[in-house]
Amino acid sequence: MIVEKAPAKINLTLDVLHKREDGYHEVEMIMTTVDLFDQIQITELEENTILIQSEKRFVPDDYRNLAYQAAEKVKDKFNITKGVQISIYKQIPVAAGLAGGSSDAAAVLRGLNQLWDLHLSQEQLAEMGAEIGSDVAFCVYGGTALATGRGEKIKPLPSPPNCWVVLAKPSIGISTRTIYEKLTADHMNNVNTNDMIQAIKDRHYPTVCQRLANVLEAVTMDTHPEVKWMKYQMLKSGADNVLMSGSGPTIFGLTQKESRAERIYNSLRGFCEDVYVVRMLG
Ligand SMILES: C[C@@](CO)(OP(=O)(O)O)[C@H](O)COP(=O)(O)OP(=O)(O)OC[C@H]1O[C@@H](n2ccc(N)nc2=O)[C@H](O)[C@@H]1O
Ligand SMILES: Nc1ncnc2c1ncn2[C@@H]1O[C@H](COP(=O)(O)OP(=O)(O)O)[C@@H](O)[C@H]1O
Repeated sequence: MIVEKAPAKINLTLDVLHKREDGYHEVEMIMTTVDLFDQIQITELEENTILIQSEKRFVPDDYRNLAYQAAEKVKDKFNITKGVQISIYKQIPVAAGLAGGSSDAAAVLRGLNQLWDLHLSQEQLAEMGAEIGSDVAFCVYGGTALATGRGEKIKPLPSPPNCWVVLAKPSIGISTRTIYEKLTADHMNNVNTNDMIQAIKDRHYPTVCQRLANVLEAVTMDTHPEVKWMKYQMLKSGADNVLMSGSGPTIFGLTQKESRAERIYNSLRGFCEDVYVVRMLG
């Protein structure tokens, strides 16, 4: 049996440059993984099938699961007639802007590479991942990276400065597609990505906080005022800055003090079920 960890990601920046002919949006975003994980267990089966097991509601147990799609891709590409059972122990909230499904798919790609001795490079795994979803390539690498194209072109970056990250997910569902559809030209090209890259390279925490920016945030907040309210609460309880991750609805706040992270956690816990204190993974 192979066991893989699938970490969540947050977007430190997310800019949209323009809408493309193929319907996707050209993006420029800095993502980093945090220590909130799903666990993936992969067991080989003699029968030519893919079984998905997850005890969590809202997680599909068939071809709609991104982990299933990852296994199918590997099997098809290498004509593998053995099967797999994939058990997903979910910690990452679903449809949250934290790339839980994409990270599960990336973990399956890494796991099957090992199980079936395929000797695929990270680049090859990322290329296969990009065919499953825009965020999967990043999840293959993890760490901190600049993602461009529709999100699948990855350039690794150094670790951001040490800090605590408090995540809070309002209990609403967001469709990534709908948020991208509501985006207008006014929202686009509004992020100083280069300054954030420099702040990360300099490990300069105040500038990292100052440069947190996501053009999808205003769109999601317009349709879901709960997200705006939660951001206000997190700022009020002492985070140095707060931003929505991806298309939302999860927001995250940064602080360098553990005691302050605990204070933020405690003050949000009363009205939000999904609150986590985590660290960036690098
Ligand atoms: C917004 C982001 C930011 O990291 O993440 P999440 O909020 O999903 O975590 C990503 O761009 C989401 O990536 P992912 O969720 O993998 O997207 P996909 O499955 O490829 O696409 C879902 C839908 O989003 C829209 N989409 C996605 C990526 C992109 N660059 N342009 C788009 O317009 C398309 O309408 C697409 O049909
Ligand atoms: N392994 C998986 N884990 C969670 N959701 C999944 C998975 N595979 C497919 N999905 C579907 O993808 C949707 C988005 O899930 P997720 O990846 O958690 O969110 P996001 O794209 O916002 O980061 C869910 O609504 C769910 O139906």
